[in-house]
Amino acid sequence: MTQKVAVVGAGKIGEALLSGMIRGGWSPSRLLASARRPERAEKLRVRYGVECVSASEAAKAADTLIITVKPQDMAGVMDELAADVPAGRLVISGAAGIPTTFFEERLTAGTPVVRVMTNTPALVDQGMSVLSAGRDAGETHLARAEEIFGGVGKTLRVPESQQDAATALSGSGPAYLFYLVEAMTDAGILLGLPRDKAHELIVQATIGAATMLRDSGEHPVTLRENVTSPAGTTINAIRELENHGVRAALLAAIEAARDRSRELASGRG
Ligand SMILES: NC(=O)C1=CN([C@@H]2O[C@H](COP(=O)(O)OP(=O)(O)OC[C@H]3O[C@@H](n4cnc5c(N)ncnc54)[C@H](OP(=O)(O)O)[C@@H]3O)[C@@H](O)[C@H]2O)C=CC1
Ligand SMILES: O=C(O)[C@@H]1CCC=N1
Repeated sequence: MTQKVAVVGAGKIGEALLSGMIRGGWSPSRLLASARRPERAEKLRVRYGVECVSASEAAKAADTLIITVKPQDMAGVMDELAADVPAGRLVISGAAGIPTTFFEERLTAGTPVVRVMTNTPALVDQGMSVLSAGRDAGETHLARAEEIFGGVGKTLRVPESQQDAATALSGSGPAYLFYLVEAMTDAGILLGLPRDKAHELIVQATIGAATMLRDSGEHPVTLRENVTSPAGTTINAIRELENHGVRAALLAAIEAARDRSRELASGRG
């Protein structure tokens, strides 16, 4: 059982993890947070009752150190804390793009590193966290990461070579879905519906469709075909989606996100 967990870079994702662990029954006394701005640290202290310390103090005290700063800030944070991580402690990176070797090169030889790509639905315990072990991380380290990230949603182990693809699909995925909802709401307005009603209709349709995708055991094609009546309304919309290349646009968009994740690995901020 993990003794003390520190989150360095307690922004959106770091806070989602801290709050999720507390919802899941972790005592705030077992958690540490590190933020860059004092006012951010104060907010976390007040909101969750967690102790806020410097990155280097967090590194010294934690059995498990989770680093959730922006990829562009990762080199600076590692310069700040790498020398303070005692041998054998688990380091978990939540950053897009950055490979486990980046950390292994900077930490004491043999330090286990796990790379995790989660997503913002972790805020409502519906996250999708994709985990990969670095060179010196084994079953116990992956299990410890799953204990933490499993508290805020689902977890899946993948080879690290698939992390950039996972980042593009599930890490960024909620943004594409929010974008679709936003565009569909605009369509409702075009058709004369008030914005609040259009929003309510789309949100419930999204929740219903997502629940069916998860629970029905049916393939998405079958679920779509069940909505698409011969000479009905839906097929007219599907023809327009095909005419406008929406499927091809999604393929290109997600490939572009994967490419950006690869660029972040090579330090191109
Ligand atoms: N947002 C998302 O949907 C997802 C993000 N990620 C990954 O999670 C990471 C964080 O992203 P996100 O939460 O969106 O970003 P945020 O900017 O919200 O959080 C990053 C936090 O790191 C803090 N920080 C920066 N430098 C230091 C330091 N030296 N010591 C302590 N804290 C520091 C920042 O402080 P300050 O606020 O004061 O600048 C900020 O609060 C990224 O690597 C991203 O790739 C992964 C999955 C999804
Ligand atoms: O946009 C980003 O870089 C981060 C990583 C995945 C989701 N948000």
